[in-house]
Amino acid sequence: MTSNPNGIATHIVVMGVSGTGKTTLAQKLSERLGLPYAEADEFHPQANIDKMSEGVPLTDEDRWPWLREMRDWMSAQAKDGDALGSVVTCSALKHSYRDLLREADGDVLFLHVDGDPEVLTERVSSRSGHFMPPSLLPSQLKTLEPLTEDEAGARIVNDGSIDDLVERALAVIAEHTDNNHRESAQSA
Ligand SMILES: Nc1ncnc2c1ncn2[C@@H]1O[C@H](COP(=O)(O)OP(=O)(O)OP(=O)(O)O)[C@@H](O)[C@H]1O
Ligand SMILES: O=C(O)[C@H](O)[C@@H](O)[C@H](O)[C@H](O)CO
Repeated sequence: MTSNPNGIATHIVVMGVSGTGKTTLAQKLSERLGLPYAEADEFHPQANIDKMSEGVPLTDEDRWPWLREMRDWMSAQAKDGDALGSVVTCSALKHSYRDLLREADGDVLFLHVDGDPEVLTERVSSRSGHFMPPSLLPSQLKTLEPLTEDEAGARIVNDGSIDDLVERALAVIAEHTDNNHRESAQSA
């Protein structure tokens, strides 16, 4: 379902600010689609985690090496003969960050999970065992550059149940796959 007709891997990048539900959604998509999953937080160097834990927003310089690691992980999945792509959670807040992730081998689709800032603050505040303090949410929202028309992807507002979120995400992925099939058939 997630490979293009020409066998190109599709990477689904679940993006957005902290607390939108990226991890919750990506884990379920990975299960439903049978694709390998990576959480971008696991690719941060300790210095980035320490910085965020202290409530200091990351800079572009902090983020570039981390994004390159993510891109390389995605490319590695595309080279694995059995994997048809991957599911990744990554804030990917800026267009330029997404440009870097798009360098991965394969096709990259972004699902921007969004939500009401008040709800996000509440969810991040009531979550336990996570390094990200709610105080960083305003800077994340300020940095966020929503998807533009030239970017393959869609914005999904996480304002219902998690099951509902998953179904809406699967519909976006199916539409993207269908479009790829159509384009491939036309160019054949
Ligand atoms: N639709 C929903 N209804 C209720 N709670 C939700 C919903 N979606 C997510 N949550 C809860 O909100 C919190 C944040 O979700 P999650 O950790 O998936 O976000 P995230 O975007 O991965 O955050 P971060 O980028 O900071 O890691 C979690 O406690 C999760 O269980
Ligand atoms: O780009 C960033 O500032 C970081 O990736 C953050 O987004 C956090 O890592 C994430 O939100 C916590 O899970």
